[in-house]
Amino acid sequence: MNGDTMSSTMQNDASNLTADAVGETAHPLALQVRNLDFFYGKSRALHNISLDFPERSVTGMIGPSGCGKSTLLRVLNRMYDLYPGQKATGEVLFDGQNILAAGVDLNVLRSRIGMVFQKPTPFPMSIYDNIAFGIRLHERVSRSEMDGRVEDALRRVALWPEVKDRLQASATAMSGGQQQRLCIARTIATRPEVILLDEPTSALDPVSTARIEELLDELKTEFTIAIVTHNMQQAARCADQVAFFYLGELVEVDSTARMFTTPRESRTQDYITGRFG
Ligand SMILES: Nc1ncnc2c1ncn2[C@@H]1O[C@H](COP(=O)(O)OP(=O)(O)OP(=O)(O)O)[C@@H](O)[C@H]1O
Repeated sequence: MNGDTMSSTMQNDASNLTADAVGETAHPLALQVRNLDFFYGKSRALHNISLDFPERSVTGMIGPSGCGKSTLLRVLNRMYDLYPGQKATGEVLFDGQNILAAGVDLNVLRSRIGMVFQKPTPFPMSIYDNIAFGIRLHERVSRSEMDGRVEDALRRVALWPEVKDRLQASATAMSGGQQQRLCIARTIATRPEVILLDEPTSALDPVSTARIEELLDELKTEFTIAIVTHNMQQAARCADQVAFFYLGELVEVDSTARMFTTPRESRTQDYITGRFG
């Protein structure tokens, strides 16, 4: 079997398993990645990736630096489209539609599939306006409805008690952990279906990290979540299924319990036991 055939066989095995990877009952699929290749210019960063993201569950994406985790995340809401020379081929099915196809409304797509980055990125404006800004981009809402939406988003990330008396204060004066929760609030305020998180706690202290992890547990009752993390314990704590990437390939995907106890591939075993990466 040549390398390509072998890797595509492994990926087919992997994608067959995802239907039951998040529990005994199969979840419907929010996103289906099919035969995805990704190129930075001529350099191929992702190789024939097929991966399902079950609805209302957390998919953890792990693997050593440079294996393509962030690249895949940036494909899922077409963030790469902002950069010339970057190209994805294959399919990403969302609600039956291939979001890689021409003619997809990227503003609508990014409101349905929101993204939170590694470093908190609050806008240089008030706490209130950080939340209201995204809502105003997509909807016309009255002042009182906006007040309710802002409060609701801040409550859901457990920030409301901390900021309710200073909504007009600058968001940039908040702590790093508060800023990251604000960024999550900003993302959920536009009512997306999927939330993509790229190492959302790597710049945070352990207490703020624990709060974000607790928050993910609540958010997954309503949203589909994909999280890139370098932290194996975090993947074990937060994810329902885990996908392991290596050199641009999806090596395997399975339920978190099986992935961390009985991975099928020796490369996965070596990575999760800290032998490389
Ligand atoms: N803008 C870019 N231009 C060219 N190559 C890039 C670019 N961004 C990433 N790459 C390459 O694509 C590959 C995958 O990178 P990516 O950032 O997706 O990996 P990663 O697994 O998220 O890494 P890390 O864990 O370090 O964030 C790497 O070889 C990287 O060097």
